[in-house]
Amino acid sequence: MGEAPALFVDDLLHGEISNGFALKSKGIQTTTRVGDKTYVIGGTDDESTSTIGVQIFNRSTGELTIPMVLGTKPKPCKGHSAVFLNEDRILVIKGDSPPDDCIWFLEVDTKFVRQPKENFQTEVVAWSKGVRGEAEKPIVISGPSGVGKGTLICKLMKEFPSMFGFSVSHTTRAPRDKETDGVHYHFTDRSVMEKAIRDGKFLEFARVHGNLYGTSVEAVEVVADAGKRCILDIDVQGARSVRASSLEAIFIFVCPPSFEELEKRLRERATETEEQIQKRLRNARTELEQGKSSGLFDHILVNDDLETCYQSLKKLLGLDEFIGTTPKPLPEFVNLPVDHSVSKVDHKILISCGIRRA
Ligand SMILES: Nc1ncnc2c1ncn2[C@@H]1O[C@H](COP(=O)(O)OP(=O)(O)OP(=O)(O)O)[C@@H](O)[C@H]1O
Ligand SMILES: Nc1nc2c(ncn2[C@@H]2O[C@H](COP(=O)(O)O)[C@@H](O)[C@H]2O)c(=O)[nH]1
Repeated sequence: MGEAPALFVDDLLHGEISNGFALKSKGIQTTTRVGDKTYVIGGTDDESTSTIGVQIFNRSTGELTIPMVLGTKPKPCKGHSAVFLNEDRILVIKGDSPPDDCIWFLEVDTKFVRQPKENFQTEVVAWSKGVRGEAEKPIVISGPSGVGKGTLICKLMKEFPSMFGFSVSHTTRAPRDKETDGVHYHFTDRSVMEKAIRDGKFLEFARVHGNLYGTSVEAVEVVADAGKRCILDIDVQGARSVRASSLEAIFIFVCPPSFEELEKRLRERATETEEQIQKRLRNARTELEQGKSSGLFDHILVNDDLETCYQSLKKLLGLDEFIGTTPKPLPEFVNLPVDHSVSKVDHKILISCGIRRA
């Protein structure tokens, strides 16, 4: 792929972008053509001047609309470039930005945005931040029942909805109020699940607190197929099985600040009978011993104050910019890659940057 043509928003009605590829901004806006729509990225929209705006120009109707924008939005920068990728998202590289804030994706036609588009009958896009380092590895989160794994995962998925996907496990336990089949779990009969296990459909499974739980191969594939990073909420036995499997993952163990606090959280959640709570607490002692000492886990987080723990989780996933009161180190700024080409090898997107021109 050669150098992409530069085009500015003023050219929208007049110019044609023949290949739908990258456009370069001199600091304000880029336009990227996707079918009969042109995504105008940069400047501001009606919503905010503190984030990069997105507008959509419909070439057939001549209308310029402001879409519903999901996900954490990037802050404005001195300039950026935009490249249409994978037929469903636009890669945005911010100029003069710290390395952990320079790569973003604007999803324009992924599964994640197609559903709300249909529901709300409006244009929808979603921002997600590119992650450095171990970006593509699934994340296994374990810890005793009631420690807050689900709460932390919910926060992560809410802040980065288009970056992470939850591996929906199968279980033989009964659904709780407000739990939905296919969303929180695939609630399954024991005989059906046992047959699927025998048929090799599960990456891992375990008997936990008297019920059968398991991660199907399909549950992980669904997330990967959506181009997202998979999060698994599984017990320590399951984590051990995944470690032994071919799935390369990051393993995180979440501990409570004290056993008393764990018991308090389980009771206050009020989703289990007293007998179940006692069983979960007994199992928690074993899990805590194993989790802390087995060497199975890459990271151990203590979930005392929820927000502090969440910031630590984001930090170890490379998603933070600024934690608490720690002074921000002086960033090394990334120059805007004015010339770049994009190719896909082994499911990785390679961005080759040319020499920056004055
Ligand atoms: N840091 C925290 N401080 C106080 N309460 C918390 C904290 N984190 C989570 N909780 C609360 O503790 C309860 C248990 O949390 P959660 O359901 O997320 O635990 P879990 O580890 O996913 O449990 P399980 O393994 O049984 O699914 C919830 O009511 C949640 O709101
Ligand atoms: N080994 C697996 N453990 C799992 C899986 N899905 C959930 N879990 C763990 O079960 C307990 C209890 O969950 P709850 O929803 O009944 O409170 C919890 O520790 C989960 O981490 C799985 O697929 N495999």
